[in-house]
Amino acid sequence: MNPASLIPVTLLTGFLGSGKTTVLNHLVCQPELADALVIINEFGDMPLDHMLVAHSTENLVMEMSSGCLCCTIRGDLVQTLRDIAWRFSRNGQRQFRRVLIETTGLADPAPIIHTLMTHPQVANRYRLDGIVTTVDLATGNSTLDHHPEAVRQAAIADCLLLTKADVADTDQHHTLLRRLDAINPAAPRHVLNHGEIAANKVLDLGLFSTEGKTPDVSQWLREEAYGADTHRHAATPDNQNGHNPERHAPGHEHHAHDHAHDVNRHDDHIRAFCFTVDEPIPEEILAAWLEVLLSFVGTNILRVKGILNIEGKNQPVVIHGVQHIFHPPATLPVWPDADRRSRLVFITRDVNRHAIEETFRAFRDVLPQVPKDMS
Ligand SMILES: Nc1nc2c(ncn2[C@@H]2O[C@H](COP(=O)(O)OP(=O)(O)OP(=O)(O)O)[C@@H](O)[C@H]2O)c(=O)[nH]1
Repeated sequence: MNPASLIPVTLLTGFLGSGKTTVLNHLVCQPELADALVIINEFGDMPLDHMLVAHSTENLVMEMSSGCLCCTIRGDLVQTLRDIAWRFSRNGQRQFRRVLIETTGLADPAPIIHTLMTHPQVANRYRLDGIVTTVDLATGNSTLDHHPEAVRQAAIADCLLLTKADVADTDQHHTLLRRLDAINPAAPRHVLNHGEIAANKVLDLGLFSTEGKTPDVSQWLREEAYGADTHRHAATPDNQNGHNPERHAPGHEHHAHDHAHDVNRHDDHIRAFCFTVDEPIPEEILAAWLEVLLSFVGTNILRVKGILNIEGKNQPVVIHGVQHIFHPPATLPVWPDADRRSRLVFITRDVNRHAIEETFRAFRDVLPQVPKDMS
């Protein structure tokens, strides 16, 4: 199936009170989202968020979940996405071209992502375009200290929105940026005031676009951000009032690992790195390695993206996984540049680069010895 023909879904996540609805309010007023279906997923008995969304169009769906958080969210979402084309069609025409889902701040977004990527009735119509995570600059440090789900929300993001710049002090701001350097070095960051963000900054974050543009692999992979001693650039303020710490502390540099590692801090368990393989990889070695890796440590592999040089193929294959679930691999028409190495970027919990390298090496060195009919 051509991924570009699927309806893109943007997931807006972030911890409780981190500013998701405020962001959503700004987004839905912009022309880029005029034909978006907005789904708000709330948990509990008091549906409040939708009342806060100044959404004038009829394309707003309110979901209420109660019971087991992750199971009900998944079930409700499948039903909504499956039925929605009918509910929102007129004269046989679908009324929306993209979907924006605001998740409850309590939830680990992974089950929703898995549903999008794997449920047969969903995955054949929709594709995950991007995960956008709000992080509160004023309270984010303490949230990351106390809530592992907040660390996961930040780690799996394709784009980080740093909210409430007006009430955060410079120290809080810097500390949070340093922590995000380690948790998710590659996701673009935008500093927001009262949720103001241009829609084009949070849309089309995936590799494929509905307009059929050539996939921009380097923008998507951003492997350069995963160096061992990453120096992270500053977040960009998104409006004139945006609070940019670089303006307040010129010359200040923040380093990915300049704090003492503390095993009790949730984010000190998170690793972000790029793994490269120079030679083309035999397909069966790749498949066996990934299968074993994912079955043993899949839940600790929060995010993987990669461009692969598969032995015997002229075209690159891209893979994209969230925890142990992978999108079907996609073949790109051409290599984006002269670099033919396989490159995989990982964001993991308690799995380091060494473990990834060693397991790959073990498979590469051992598997070819196994006669084909035994493997
Ligand atoms: N000072 C300030 N307050 C903000 C900003 N952005 C959001 N808020 C306030 O923060 C509170 C929480 O914002 P919401 O947008 O409701 O956050 P949420 O993540 O949707 O919250 P939940 O749905 O409860 O998880 C609201 O009172 C907002 O007005 C900001 O940039 N500055």
